[in-house]
Parts: sequence; structure tokens; C-alpha cells
Amino acid sequence: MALIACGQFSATNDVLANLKICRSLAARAAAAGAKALFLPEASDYISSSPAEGLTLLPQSTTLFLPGLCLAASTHSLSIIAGIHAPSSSPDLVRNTLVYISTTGLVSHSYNKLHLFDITLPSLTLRESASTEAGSSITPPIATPFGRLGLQICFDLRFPETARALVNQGAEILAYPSAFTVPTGRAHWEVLLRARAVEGQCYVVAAAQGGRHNEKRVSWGGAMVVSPWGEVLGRCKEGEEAGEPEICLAEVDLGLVHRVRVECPLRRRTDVYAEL
Ligand SMILES: O=C(O)CNC(=O)[C@H](CS)NC(=O)CCC(=O)C(=O)O
Repeated sequence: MALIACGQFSATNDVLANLKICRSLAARAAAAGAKALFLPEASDYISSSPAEGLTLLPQSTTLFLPGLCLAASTHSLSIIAGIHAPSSSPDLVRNTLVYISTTGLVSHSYNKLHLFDITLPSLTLRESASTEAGSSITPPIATPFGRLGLQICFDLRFPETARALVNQGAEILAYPSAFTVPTGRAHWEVLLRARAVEGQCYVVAAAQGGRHNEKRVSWGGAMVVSPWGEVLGRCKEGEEAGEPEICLAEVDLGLVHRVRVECPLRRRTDVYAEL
């Protein structure tokens, strides 16, 4: 059994202010006895334009990430955080999830595979205009609290990558996110719980929640879901979201095993392809 913390706040274009919030969440998680802190997608900054994002990127690399690493080693805490990272093009960033071990080193990372390009009546977002998509799945990481699969936000809508990670041994899936308000209200909880029930694994979804700038608001509702689909802890959602917070949950790998034994999901790979 290991206690983990799942964080929520609203990042702005002030990288140092975002770091201060993340460091305070790390202190809270450690004081509560957590072994790991999960932070949202884009914890380093939410910009109001792709051009502004590019100007903030150096501060993410030289200030935000080293600051998080220091927090991890200071508190002997694993930190799993969404950040931006340089890409192969000077005009694009990567949307990355880093795993920082308790010694304060980035040991693993994952680049978001599925980019969020939507055109709703109320909202248009084109992540592909600013972001280079990843090109591989990071195999599950052996951590002190279980084998962890890395995904990011919009990846949540693609059960194939979750299945691939579970087939590779994942016991926990991370979905750090910055869901929009209309899609969050409609889909966030049901998708997270579905991924946990289908994968028979824990799902840990740190989230941006609240207003970032005059154009952008995130739904919030960071949560930890059990392999049986129960919500074990959750942060505020919708209008209520805004203040930095954490929710806590126990990860019991015995429960992952029990659910998989009690309800075996034997696939008909004679009929459809195995992933
Ligand atoms: O670009 C950044 O700085 C941070 N990244 C994001 O906010 C990303 C891309 S715009 N958001 C999502 O993927 C939301 C997905 C979503 O809301 C859904 O699937 O419904």
C-alpha cells in the first residue's frame, strides 16, 4: 500500500508563480505522507498564444523543471508532471510528461501522442499548430507504488494506448490533463472511470482547474479511480475549481490483482487483433 497525491491548480503564463504553487503542493503531499505527487498537463505554463508559449519554454527547461526536481529530492517524493519541452522544430514544443524519482532526477518521459484539435460551436483549439506529436509509447515504469503507464489529457479518448500499456504490465495509468469546460462536463469522469474499469488498474488524473487567462478556463475535477471504478479522491470541478489543492488515495496493488483474478477479461484475439 502506498499513499499518493493528485494535484490541481490553474497555471498561468507566470512560470515562477506556477513553480511556487507546485512546490507548495509537493510540501502538502509530503506532509500527508504521500510517496508520489501527480501534477497536471502543462504545469509549467498555460500561455495565451503559441508565440507566447515559445517565449516561455526556456524558463520551463532552466527554472521550472530543476525546481520540481529539487522539490522531489527535498521531500523524497516521486513527482509526475506535465510540462512543455523543446521539439525538433524551433516553432513547436512537445507536450511531455516527466517522471522525477525521489532522488530528484528525471528518469522517464513521454510525449503526448494524440493532439487536441477541435472545432465546437463554443470553442476552437488547435494543439497541432504549436506542438509536435510524440511517436512512441513509453513502456510502464517500475515505481515504488506500482508499474505506471504515462498518458496525457486527450490521450484519454483513445482506449488503444491504455490497453497497450496494460498489456505491457501497467497497474496505474496517469492522465494529467487540462480539459476544457464543455468537454470536461460531458466526458471527463466517465472516460477516466471507463479506463480504470477496462484496464482493471488505478487511474490518476491530475488536472488544471479554473481560469488561466481571459480566453481559457479548465474544468478541473482531478481524481484517483480504483481498479473497480470507484472514485477514491477528487478535487473541485467546474465553477468551484480554482484554488490549488490535492486529493489523496491509497494504491493497493493487491486490489489490482484481485479484480483481474475475479473478473478475467479474456480477449477473443482469434476474432480481433491483439494490441
Ligand atoms: O497546450 C498547453 O499548454 C496545454 N495543453 C492543453 O491544454 C491540451 C491541448 S490544447 N488540452 C487538451 O488536450 C484538452 C483535451 C480535452 O479537453 C478533451 O479531450 O476534451
